[in-house]
Amino acid sequence: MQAMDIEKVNSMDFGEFVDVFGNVIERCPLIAAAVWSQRPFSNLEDLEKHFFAFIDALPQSGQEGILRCHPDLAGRELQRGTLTAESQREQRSAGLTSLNAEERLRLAELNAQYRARFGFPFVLAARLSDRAAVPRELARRLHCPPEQELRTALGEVKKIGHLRLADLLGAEQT
Ligand SMILES: NC(=O)N[C@H]1NC(=O)NC1=O
Repeated sequence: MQAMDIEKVNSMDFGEFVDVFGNVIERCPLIAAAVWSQRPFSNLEDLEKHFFAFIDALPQSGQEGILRCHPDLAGRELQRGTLTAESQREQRSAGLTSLNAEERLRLAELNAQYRARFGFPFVLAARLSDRAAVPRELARRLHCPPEQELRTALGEVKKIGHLRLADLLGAEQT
């Protein structure tokens, strides 16, 4: 999609805004719907701040719900081709679409252990990682205390959202 400036964002009606920003947080268009009411935005950082403030204000059940909207990394949805376009691109950029059978099995086992321990899927900004680092990080985070892990996982959701917003607004990705 063509990059856009903040004036264009501020001029969007509700439907257009949710169409464009509905997947900044994976499969949580409700967040974009709520953020639309906060316009006008002064810049990308301001827009992003509203997405993140919504997440931070949720009760723990809502924050865990956001994590549960994420597909597993290298999981069934990738095999079936049912990922969102953004997730597909992110997983491909980390090399997760070209794992061999052994690597896929190892990740599937770790994903299952993680989900059994914490009750939500393992979430990591795949574009900032690679096929060797993902299982390493998963194995490490498996042993973290649950409250710390919830915070870490939400931090990853924000990194993913930051990169998706930066793509949409054509900003430098910092
Ligand atoms: N499980 C998980 O982290 N999924 C997400 N990560 C990412 O970069 N894109 C996703 O869909």
